[in-house]
Amino acid sequence: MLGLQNAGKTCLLNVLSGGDFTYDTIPTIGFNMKRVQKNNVSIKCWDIGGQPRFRPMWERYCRGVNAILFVVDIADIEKLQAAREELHSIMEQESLEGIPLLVLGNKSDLQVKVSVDELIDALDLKGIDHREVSCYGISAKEETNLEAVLSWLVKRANELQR
Ligand SMILES: Nc1nc2c(ncn2[C@@H]2O[C@H](COP(=O)(O)OP(=O)(O)OP(=O)(O)O)[C@@H](O)[C@H]2O)c(=O)[nH]1
Ligand SMILES: [Mg+2]
Repeated sequence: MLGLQNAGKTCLLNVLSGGDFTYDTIPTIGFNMKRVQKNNVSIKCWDIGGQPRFRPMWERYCRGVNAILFVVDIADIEKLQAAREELHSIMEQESLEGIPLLVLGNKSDLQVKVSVDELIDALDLKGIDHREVSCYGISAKEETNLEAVLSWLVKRANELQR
């Protein structure tokens, strides 16, 4: 799970793993790991700090994973450009070639935000090739569309077992 600082990665992972949403999270220092359970599947998720000083670690944490989730704050329109640059730079790493990517536009509960289509354009998702790319709008706070995220994850987890 990657994305700029304040995108909502830690909140999302807390909610996905059965915890409550909290407003007053502190920025992640390094990373944090939690298990997400769905039916009989248990998925190990790493949530990596998004501050600039942690971004050089992203590639190392992503090597060999089943899937990469890239979380974006869709209400923070000024940071979309930076999100796009970081996303493309990580997707260009040869070690991560072919790993499925799920982009999550988080904070859909807020009033001023970009739509999923606008997010796809702003991040130039069509310019990412050699892998499967999906994009959903979600809210960790209101638990909107999280079932779709879980289903997507379970499908990728099962694919590797085959
Ligand atoms: N309105 C709204 N706020 C959210 C949502 N998800 C997270 N937030 C808020 O966004 C802020 C940052 O959330 P975090 O989960 O700490 O962000 P992060 O991506 O883990 O940040 P780093 O650890 O620094 O990389 C917190 O104040 C959350 O309450 C959401 O779905 N809706
Ligand atoms: Mg965090």
